[in-house]
This record gives sequence, C-alpha cells and structure tokens, in this order.
Amino acid sequence: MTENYILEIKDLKKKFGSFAALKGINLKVNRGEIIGLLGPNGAGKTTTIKIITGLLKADSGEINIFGENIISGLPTWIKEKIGVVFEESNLYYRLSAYDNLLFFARINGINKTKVEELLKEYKLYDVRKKAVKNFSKGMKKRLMICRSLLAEPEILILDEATGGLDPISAEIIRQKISKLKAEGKTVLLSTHYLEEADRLCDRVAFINQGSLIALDKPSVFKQNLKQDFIELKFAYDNYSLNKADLKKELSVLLKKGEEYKVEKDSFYLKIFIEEEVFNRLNKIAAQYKLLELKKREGDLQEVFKQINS
Ligand SMILES: Nc1ncnc2c1ncn2[C@@H]1O[C@H](COP(=O)(O)OP(=O)(O)OP(=O)(O)O)[C@@H](O)[C@H]1O
Repeated sequence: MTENYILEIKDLKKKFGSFAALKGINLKVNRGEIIGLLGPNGAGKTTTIKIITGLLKADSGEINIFGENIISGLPTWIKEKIGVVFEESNLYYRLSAYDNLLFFARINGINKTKVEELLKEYKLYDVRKKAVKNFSKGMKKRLMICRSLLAEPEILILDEATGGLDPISAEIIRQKISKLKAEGKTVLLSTHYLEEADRLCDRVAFINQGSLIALDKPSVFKQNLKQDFIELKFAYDNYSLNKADLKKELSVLLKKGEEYKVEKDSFYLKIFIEEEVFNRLNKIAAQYKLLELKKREGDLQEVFKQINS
C-alpha cells in the first residue's frame, strides 16, 4: 500500500444472511484527512465502521491501517491508536461523568489530569459529578467523544456524532471535530447531512445500499449541485411497482427543463439540483436502488437548454 494512506479499504463485502449489506467498498484515507461517509439510513455506514474497528468480520476484502492488514483482527497497538464513537452509548449511566472517564482511564493506564483536561475542554467539568443518566443527549455524546480521546488516538471514527442532537450541542461537536483536524488527527465520520459533510470534510464518500457511488471533495459536490446536472442511475427489480412509485416521487422534484428517461432496466434523472433536493433524494435513495450518482459535464446542448429555460 502507499505510505500516505493511513487507512485503505479494498473491495469490502459483508452479508447478513442472504442480504448484502456491503457490496465491495473501496476507500483510501490520507493521514490528517477528514472523510465523511454520507448516505441514507441502512446504506452500510455503520457496518463499514464496525468492520474497520474490529467489531464485525467482513466476508471478503482487505483493510490496511497504518500499513497493517487487519482483516483477521485488530492488534492491540492499532486499537490504541483508534478512538471510536458509536451511535449507541457505551457509558455507565449510574456513574458520574468523571467516574466514567476515570474508569476507562485507569484500565488504560491514563493519568487523571487527562480526564480533567477533557472534561474542561468539552464543557462538562461543572457537571462532572452528575450521574450520566441525567445528561442530555448532547452531553452524553460529548462525554463519549471525551472517552474516545482519552488514549490520544491518531484516528477518530465517529458514527453519527451529531445525529438527533439539538443545534447547539451539534455545533459544539462540529467545532471540536474541526479542532481535532487542526491537531493533525485523521477523522472518519458518518452523517446524513450534506451541510455537515461540506463544513467538516476534506472528501465525502456517498454510500447507498452497500455501494460507494461517489467520492469527491464536498465543495465539488456542492458546486455541482448548484451549477451542473447530476445523473442518477436507478435500477428496479419489480418494474411495474417500483417504476411507478419512483416516477411519482421524482416528478415532484422536477423543474422546468429537467427530465428523466428510462433506459433498459435503469432509470436516469437529469436534474438541476439544489441542496434541499439532494437531501430529499438522499431519502429516496434509501428506498430505491440508487446505483450511481455522477456529475455530467454540461455539454453545449445542455448549456443551451439551460439558457432557454
Ligand atoms: N446485525 C445485522 N443483522 C442483519 N442485518 C443487519 C445487521 N446490521 C446491519 N444490518 C443491515 O445492513 C444494512 C446496513 O446497515 P448499517 O447500520 O450499516 O446502515 P447505516 O448506513 O449505518 O444506516 P443508519 O444511517 O440508519 O445508521 C441495513 O439494511 C441493516 O438493516
């Protein structure tokens, strides 16, 4: 593998029973980069993260972290360099915030001054003696991030760090993620929000139904959303049912000058797309088989059409 990549995922596949949750994910993450996994519910983001962190075993594929192939298990020296925050809490609710961190610090031989530093940094010091069961969602999430940072990991993996939080808690967490990048950490985060990915990430991997369907800088995505057509390729198994439903959903999004066409067993949508529309499509992608999302360079005919519409 190339040395610059701190994490490299090759053709990762995972089935649950007969259901293919990951259909061959490829991704290379540079040291010091923030990569966003963007995608609707059930896309495969958490499964990818669980495999990277050793909680799940892939059926096939390869993962290299710090140059080490880890598909058959994570050695302790690598585990220590990765901090993880999952959607579900891994805190002891009856213990105070302070005791939660102290417990994990002691297990890992970490000094309690680090615990205090983190509590202060994440604005939890004043409530450190409160039981976690009385914390708000945002406070719990901040404490989970503190826990993941105790061992000063080089890579931080955040699964839905801001999902379901009030705007202020979400904002505090976003600011902290930016700060972690400035400190040189590599961050992999999953999110449903394009806006969040745009603000935080160097690159965004758009995942749908177990496949990585687009990978680019968020600025390119956003720019494309405003200025170019994007071509979406859907597939439908049950022609009569899915096509009618999908057409109905998509026709609500279409504006003047935009069009869709059906070709063989695929469905193409050429749409002058804006962010709200993208977010809506993100939801539609969860229900239907979105196979590909790609930028189409506006050719002369398209430019002409846009001018005329
Ligand atoms: N242990 C499991 N057993 C069976 N199916 C599973 C299991 N874990 C995940 N899945 C399925 O695999 C697919 C991918 O799930 P995953 O949790 O990776 O999605 P996600 O992109 O993280 O979604 P969300 O944004 O809702 O968290 C989903 O259809 C899910 O139902």
